[in-house]
Amino acid sequence: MRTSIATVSLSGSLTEKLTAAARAGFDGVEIFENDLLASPLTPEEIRARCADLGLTVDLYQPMRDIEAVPDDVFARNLRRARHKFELMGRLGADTVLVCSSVSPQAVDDDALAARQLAELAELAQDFGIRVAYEALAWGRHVSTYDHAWHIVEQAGHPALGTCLDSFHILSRSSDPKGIEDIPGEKIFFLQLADAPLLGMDVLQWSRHHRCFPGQGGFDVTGLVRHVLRTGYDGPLSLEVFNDVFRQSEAGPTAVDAQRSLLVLKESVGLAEPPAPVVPTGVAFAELLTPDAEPVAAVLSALGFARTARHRGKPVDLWQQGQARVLVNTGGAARREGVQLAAIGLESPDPAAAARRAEALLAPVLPRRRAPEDAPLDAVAAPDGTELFFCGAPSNWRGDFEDVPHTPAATSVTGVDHLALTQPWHHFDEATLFHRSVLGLDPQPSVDVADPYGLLRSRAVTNADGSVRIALTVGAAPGDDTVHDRHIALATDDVVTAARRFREAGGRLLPVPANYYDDLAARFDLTDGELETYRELGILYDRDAGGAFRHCYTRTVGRVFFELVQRDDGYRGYGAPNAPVRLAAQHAVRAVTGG
Ligand SMILES: O=C(O)c1ccc(O)c(O)c1
Ligand SMILES: [Mg+2]
Repeated sequence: MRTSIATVSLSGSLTEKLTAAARAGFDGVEIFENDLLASPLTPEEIRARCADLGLTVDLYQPMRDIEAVPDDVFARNLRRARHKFELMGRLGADTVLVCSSVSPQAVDDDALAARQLAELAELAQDFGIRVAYEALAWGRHVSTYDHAWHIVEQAGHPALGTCLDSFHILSRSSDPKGIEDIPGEKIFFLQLADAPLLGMDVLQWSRHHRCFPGQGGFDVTGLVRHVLRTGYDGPLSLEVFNDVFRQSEAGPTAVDAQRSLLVLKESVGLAEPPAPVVPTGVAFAELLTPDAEPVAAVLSALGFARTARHRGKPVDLWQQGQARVLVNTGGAARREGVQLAAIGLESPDPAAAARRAEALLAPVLPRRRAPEDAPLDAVAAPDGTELFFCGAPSNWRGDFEDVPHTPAATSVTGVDHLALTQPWHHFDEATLFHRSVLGLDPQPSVDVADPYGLLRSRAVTNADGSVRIALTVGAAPGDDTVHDRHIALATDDVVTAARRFREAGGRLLPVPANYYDDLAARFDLTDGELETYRELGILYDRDAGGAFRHCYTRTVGRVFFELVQRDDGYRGYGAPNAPVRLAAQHAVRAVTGG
């Protein structure tokens, strides 16, 4: 099935939008009138540009406030329409979208609406144009898809059909099953958008918060299934009004959009990319740093031992229990200091995992980073983090030569989770990527107050919790508070682990006394427990499944570590404690300037 995208979904000039859409593999575009009005190109030049890029102009839109008006007003509307039909001829567009009227002049009279739309369609037909009538969720008298369809049916004109838009249908909680009552050939166009489930004015919701299918809370897949049962064979077209996408680079947004359609097609049986291969564990986390020393100091205080060195590169393997951290001082280390730049995921079938990632448009990285390396399948996540799919440890461990070491302490058993902060405009994209490409399940999104902003955080996990990735983003482009990433290490005894760390010269993040007063009020902790937590800066949370105890190291560069003692049944990540942790990190930064 052909794919299309509305120019309003992408940022930039019309030329930039068209280029991005074509590069991301779309077959066509919906041209938004504003994009055309603001373009220095003539309609003929836009048509030629689209043709050069291999794009068809699938829709011109929107035409507003046409129907159900007094005759004199309608005469003027027809005059306006004639101009637009002439323009569409020059542009090479053969379908126009007419949104249901929001005009105070419109009357609640379906027969009049039908008669005038038929008249409009008659004029359109002379130009070889079809009219697709769409119910805006906030239309004055027509706000549901079935109402719009009944008017189209009543009009009975061959050049008049309906346009279905998943946002308008699902935001009004209309039952999409009724779509199957519309003959497929009368559905002239299908626009797809998802949105988070928000309780707000529907116009504002639509104009600011739409997102690509799979990124919000609507069952877009279910709706598309109903549409396909009608025999509809027009394009699947994305029409997404979104404040973030309007500000982000068009190229990556278009790829994100195309990925969402690929996943949607897969879910309705229109595409069969290689099946997801869910990772079964974290093989390693890789830190890039210009200088190994500060990282080595923290790792050894945490009880890690430097167990091996890469045979060909300045990369050390630090290990404790099943937790492995690679410390890379090679040329790739960027100026920002220590960074969590790559992760290794244990995979039952690394090649198949990489094939799925590639089919879902993740950039595939060279299998060998150096000629002497064992080949490893790797792709880049949207934020640039390198993801290595590791099979048996022998696949990558052989690149490392053991070095003599005293055995590690045993406080840490493995990795509890990795917290990968995202660039501010990547949140929806990151969730969709980790869900669709890696096959991880997104958990509910939580808002976390930071002293200088508000963060959104959403974990993606595999079924047994052996892979947990927390994706976090600041609320605004300028919010620089959350670029630090962290590695959360699992321990069976956070008190002992924290003590050992401190005794070995490690510095824990100090937590204010007020926090512990509140903890005493909220939880019935045993004697001495609270004092121990207070002394070490251990934070505490509890849910129906059990308790969560955790503390943090000071930050080195852009990375810090968390020690986590998680009861088996506890599902979360200590989100209620995050504001205190963030404030404490700001306080340290204010003193150290780091
Ligand atoms: O927000 C709007 O006005 C608008 C315009 C055209 C559409 O197709 C739509 O779904 C919404
Ligand atoms: Mg629409």
